[in-house]
This record gives sequence, structure tokens and C-alpha cells, in this order.
Amino acid sequence: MEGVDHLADERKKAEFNVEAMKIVWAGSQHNLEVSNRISKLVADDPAFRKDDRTMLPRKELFKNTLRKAAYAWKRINELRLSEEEASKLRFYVDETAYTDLHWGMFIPAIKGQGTDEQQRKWLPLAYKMQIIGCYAQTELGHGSNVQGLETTATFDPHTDEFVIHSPTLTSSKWWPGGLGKVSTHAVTYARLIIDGKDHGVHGFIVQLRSLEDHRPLPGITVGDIGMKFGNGAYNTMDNGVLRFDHVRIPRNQMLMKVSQVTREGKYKQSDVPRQLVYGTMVYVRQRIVADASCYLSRAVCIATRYSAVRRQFGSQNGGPETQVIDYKTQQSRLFPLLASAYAFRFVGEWLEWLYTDVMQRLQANDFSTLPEAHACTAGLKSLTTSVTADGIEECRKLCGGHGYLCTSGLPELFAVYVPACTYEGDNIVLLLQVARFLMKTVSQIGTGKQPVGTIAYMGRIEHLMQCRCNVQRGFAELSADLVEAAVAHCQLIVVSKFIEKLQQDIPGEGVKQQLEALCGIYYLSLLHKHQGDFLATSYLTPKQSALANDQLRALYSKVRPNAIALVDAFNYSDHFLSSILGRYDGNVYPKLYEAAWKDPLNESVVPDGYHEYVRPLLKQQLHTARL
Ligand SMILES: CCCCC/C=C\C/C=C\C/C=C\C/C=C\C/C=C\CCCCC(=O)SCCNC(=O)CCNC(=O)[C@H](O)C(C)(C)COP(=O)(O)OP(=O)(O)OC[C@H]1O[C@@H](n2cnc3c(N)ncnc32)[C@H](O)[C@@H]1OP(=O)(O)O
Ligand SMILES: Cc1cc2nc3c(=O)[nH]c(=O)nc-3n(C[C@H](O)[C@H](O)[C@H](O)COP(=O)(O)OP(=O)(O)OC[C@H]3O[C@@H](n4cnc5c(N)ncnc54)[C@H](O)[C@@H]3O)c2cc1C
Repeated sequence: MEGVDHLADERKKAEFNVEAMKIVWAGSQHNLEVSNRISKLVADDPAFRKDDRTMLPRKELFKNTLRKAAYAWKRINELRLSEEEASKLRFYVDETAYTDLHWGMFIPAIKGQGTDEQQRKWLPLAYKMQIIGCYAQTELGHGSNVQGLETTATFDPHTDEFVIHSPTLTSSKWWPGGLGKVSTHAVTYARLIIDGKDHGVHGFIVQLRSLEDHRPLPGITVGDIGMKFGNGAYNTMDNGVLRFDHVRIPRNQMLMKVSQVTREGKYKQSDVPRQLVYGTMVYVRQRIVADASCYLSRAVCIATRYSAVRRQFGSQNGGPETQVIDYKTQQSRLFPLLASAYAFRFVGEWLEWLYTDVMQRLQANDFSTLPEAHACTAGLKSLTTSVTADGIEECRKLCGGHGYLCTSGLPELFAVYVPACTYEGDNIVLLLQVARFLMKTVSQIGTGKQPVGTIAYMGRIEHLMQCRCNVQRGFAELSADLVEAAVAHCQLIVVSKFIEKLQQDIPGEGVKQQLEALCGIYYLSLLHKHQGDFLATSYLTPKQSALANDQLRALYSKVRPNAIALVDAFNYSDHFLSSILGRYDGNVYPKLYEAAWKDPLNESVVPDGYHEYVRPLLKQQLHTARL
């Protein structure tokens, strides 16, 4: 019934202060206040309706996204929202759009790789959205292998310009978000050629479209690459294709913080690692880790609430059937994901600190922690997106048949999220970077260099110090195993950051105890999943492994009465969740039934096509039957 909280009894079971946990999840009282205010602003505004997304044809869907983005920008300016509030608003609007790449990559690329002069020229235009930018790095033929990119930027000393060109079909820029139909400019990555010498990949600001009539400029061929996975989902984004036919740009549009080209055509590499040209990707990877906890927690919230509502089997003497959340199989699938959502939240907080620290060190030309920052952002992006993508699918399955309905919110959540395993670095390619970092650490141990930070534990691998093995040999042969080692390394980081979080002062009755239980579920579920490795290496005895599994089941029982309260602490509105199964009030069945009749297919009792395609069959069948 309307107005009844069907989960009230579940909420009464909570053994901790939910309001205090909301502050832990939000990060601070201030963050919680801003989240509440902006979430309500979006939820209460019909302009931000999103329940129709999966039913709109692409052109209408895309135009609707443009409308929302423009309206959001209007509201941001009308309400004079801060950058923090504006970012929250885009988060709660919950629709991928060209603005993600404008704010999330184009501007950071100029801030990270542009000189002060270039920042003074371009950032004010970008902040006012007088230009709209994208990040054009990936090509049809190369994405993972950045050093394999083919687009060229040839310096012309006669005109003090670069000539940007797409020499082959495979050099076509392919995938950049916002490129297909909207962006007026791009940070474009191309091979810097001076006097016939290839200096490798650098970033260039290139205008793509006229600011007068939005038509592509001379030499520019640009468009959308077509429909992507799922209805709605990432089809609100105009991922594009772009070709250059000898497009000329001024020399001062090469991003020159890391390296420069003088008027005379002399190439100067600052005494900084060339990998700083990859800095924007590092920034986005750390953002993606924080974002993974948001996506995973949304799916877990839906699945947990529905698991408490859904009853199936187990009726005793005509009494109510069993809540499926009480089945140990349901708990063993759901609660590790609940624990992972909290774990990723905390490791995301730490990674943001690490990234900020590295950026501050770079200001002082201190590059000592750059390798660790690269390994951590790459590895944690890979781990958290893989677990989150698989976790959203598992949450769909945890909801049975109704999880497959669009009104559950889970199919679109999955479709919009899964590319996170690929973009900003294919997850395996990134794990190989972590493996390379681990192997380099091993080789340095042999020289007496003690590892610090997240690899300090490797200093205790005594036997490797004796082996003097040539770690370079066999990397390709052992890469699949090394990737597993990289995953384990990242999982250790997540566990250690969860434990460090628990060592902080955590206010609120029962809050710390719940987080301790979730931390236990996180590491014990990993230990259970990988117990073969621990047994094979004698790190665990069979008895210890059995004890760990017993403790894991005991923790499921400890978390069970608190499960609804733990997902309430995510503080998601029904509008944001956009899920009938995940409704705060648990009023699922009436709302599912109500929603079914709103489907366009039910606008007519007899479907379009009946008379042309069904009736003739039936009549034919009737005729045959009479024979
Ligand atoms: C709808 C779902 C919404 C989710 C939204 C998610 C986030 C939103 C949250 C907030 C929004 C804000 C920001 C985000 C905005 C938008 C996000 C939305 C969508 C995302 C769009 C995605 C955009 C893209 O995909 S951009 C293109 C990404 N491409 C890649 O990642 C390419 C991957 N490849 C590489 O990085 C490199 O090719 C490489 C694999 C690292 C190899 O490089 P190479 O130069 O060949 O180097 P090599 O391997 O030889 O190593 C040499 C040496 O360098 C070190 N190294 C390598 N890279 C780095 C680095 N980055 N930093 C530091 N050091 C590095 C390496 O370790 C070696 O060192 P050593 O010699 O061993 O010592
Ligand atoms: C939704 C979406 C949005 C995107 N947005 C942007 C954007 O805005 N800007 C942009 O520039 N790009 C963007 N991209 C492109 C994205 O960054 C690339 O697709 C990504 O980096 C993966 O590269 P790839 O496609 O070349 O994969 P590939 O490298 O071709 O991967 C194919 C397979 O090869 C494997 N593989 C590759 N190299 C190795 C290796 N050395 N060892 C072992 N296995 C290997 C991979 O693991 C994978 O299994 C986007 C992509 C998507 C899907």
C-alpha cells in the first residue's frame, strides 16, 4: 500500500546509528549535507526524469540528453552552485553525456599538461562552456598501445604551425566521448614530427567545429560511431570518429608543460618523466575507483532491499514464506558485494589522497612516488571496475526474474557501467602494468633497495632475494600468473586501507562494529575464494581454512539484521536508484504491476501487426484444423 514502509521491521533490527553511517559513507557531515541538498534538487525536478530512457529511440534519447545537460548548466548558474555542488548535480542527474569528458578529461588535460599561459587562455573558455572539449586519444587501430598511435602533428617552421593529419584509416580517432556530435575542440594525441624525426605522442588542442554554426572546420571529418551496448545506457553519449586532412594549428596549441617546441623547431624535453603526458588518464582512473563504490552500492542497495521483500518457499503451517535474504546462499553472494562497496569507498578515499600527494610532489619536481601512483591507480581501477561490473550482474541475478526488468534499474546500470572495464585502460593491460611494477620491485630487492609504501610487504620475500632470478625473462610467458599476482596485490591494498579506516576515530553507536564485520567479510570472502593458493603455498592449513569459512558464515549472520540499514546508509533517493525493486518503502509488487501497463506495448489491447501477421496465421491454422 502507498505510504506503508514494508521494510519497517527490517529497519528496526539495526544495531547501529544509520545517520552516523551516512556520514561515514559520505565522507563528512558537509558532504552529506551537500549530497542531500543536491540529490533532492535533482529528484524534485521533472526535467531530470530518467525512467523513460530505455524506451526512447537514439536520436530522441540524445536530444533529451542535450536538453538535460543544458538545463543542468542553467541551474548551476542560476543557483550559483560551486564546483563541488555542480559535480554532485551531474552525478545525481545520472546520465552519461559529453559534459563528462569536457569536465572530466578535456579540462584536466589542459590543467595537467598545459603551460600557465595555455591554461590562462583555454581554461576560462572551457569553464564558461564557451568551448566544449573532448579527449581524443584512442584510434580505430590503437587504444591500449598509446605509443602506437598514428595521427601525426608535423611542425611547419615556415608558418610556425603543426599540421595534424590522419595518414591511415586506422589512425582515425575512434571512441572519444562527446566527439561525435557536440565537442567544438579536442585535446588530440598525435605523433610529434619535427624535420622528419618522430618524437612520440604529445597532446594538441585542435578546434573541430565552428563556434558560429557548429559545422566541422575544413579538413575535419567527424561523426558518431553508432549504437552501443544496451538501450539507453551509454547511447546518451556521442562517442565519435574523427579524421584530419592536413589541419593546421598554431604552435602554441601543443600542450607544452612536459615538453616544448621552440619557434626554431627545436624539441625540448623538460627534465620530467615523459609519462606525465599520461597524467589525465591517471587522474580519471583514481576518479573511477571512487565511482566504482557508487555503482556497486546502487546495485547492492537494490538487491538487498528486494532480497528482504522477496519471499520464496519455507512456509510453516501456512505462515509466511522465507525471505530470500535469509538463505545462506543469498547471503554468500550478496554480503561480500555489500562489503566490497564499503571497501571500495575507503580505498577510493585513500587513492584520492595518494593522487593529491603525488601532484603536490610533482610541483616540487619530486617524482619518487609516480611509479607507485601509476601502479595503484591502474591496478585499483582494474580491480574495482571488474568487481563492480560483475557485482551489478550478480545483483541482477540475486533479484531473480524481476531483476531482468528495466524497471529494476539493474539492466541499464550494468549496460552503462561495464565499459568502465575497458575505457581509461583495458583492465588486463593495466594489471600488466602493476605486474611490471611488482617485478621491478623484486629485481630491486636483489640490489638491496628496500621497498616502501604499498609494496613494503615485498621486502619480506627473502627467498626471492637469493634467487637472483632474471625477472625480465619469461614475463610474457608468465603474464597470466603475474596478472593474478597483480590482482592479489591490489586486493591487499583494499584490505589494508579498510583496516586503516577502522583505526580512525569512527563516531556513532555500533558503526565501527558494523564496519569491522564488513571488513571481515571482505577479506574472509577473498580468502575463501583464493583458499587454493593459500593452501598450496602452506600459508594456511586446511584447519585454518575451515575456521576462516566458519567465521565468514558467522559474520553473515551478524550483518543480516543490519543489511537494510547498511544500504540505507548509502542515502540514495528512489529517483536516483530508479528501481522498483530497490524502493525505500519496499512496495514492490503493486508498483511492478502498475508500471507494466505504462509500457507503450500496452497502449492498445490488440498489438500493431496483429491483423497483418498474426490473424492470417490463426485463420490459416483454423482452416488447417478443419481439414
Ligand atoms: C557511465 C559510467 C560512468 C562511470 C564514470 C567513471 C568515472 C566518472 C567519475 C568522475 C568523472 C570525472 C572524470 C572522469 C570523466 C569521465 C569518465 C567517463 C568516462 C571515461 C571515458 C574514458 C576515456 C578514455 O578511455 S581515454 C583513453 C584511455 N586510454 C588508456 O588508458 C590507454 C592505456 N594505455 C596506457 O596507458 C599506456 O599505453 C601503457 C599501457 C601504460 C603503456 O605505456 P607505454 O608508454 O608503452 O609505457 P611502458 O609500458 O613501456 O612503460 C614505460 C614506463 O612508464 C611507466 N608508465 C606507464 N604509464 C604511466 C603513467 N600513466 N604514469 C606513470 N608512469 C607510467 C611504466 O610503469 C614504465 O615504467 P618502468 O620503465 O617500468 O619504470
Ligand atoms: C564507452 C567507451 C568510452 C571511451 N571513451 C574514450 C574517450 O573519451 N577518449 C579516448 O581516447 N578513448 C576512449 N575510449 C577508448 C578506450 O580508452 C579504449 O577502448 C581502451 O583503452 C582499450 O583499448 P583497445 O580498445 O585498444 O583494447 P585492446 O588493447 O585492443 O584490447 C583487446 C584485447 O587485447 C588485450 N591486450 C591488449 N594488449 C595486450 C598486451 N600487451 N598483453 C596482453 N593482452 C593485451 C586486452 O586485454 C583485450 O583483451 C572509450 C572506450 C569505450 C568503450
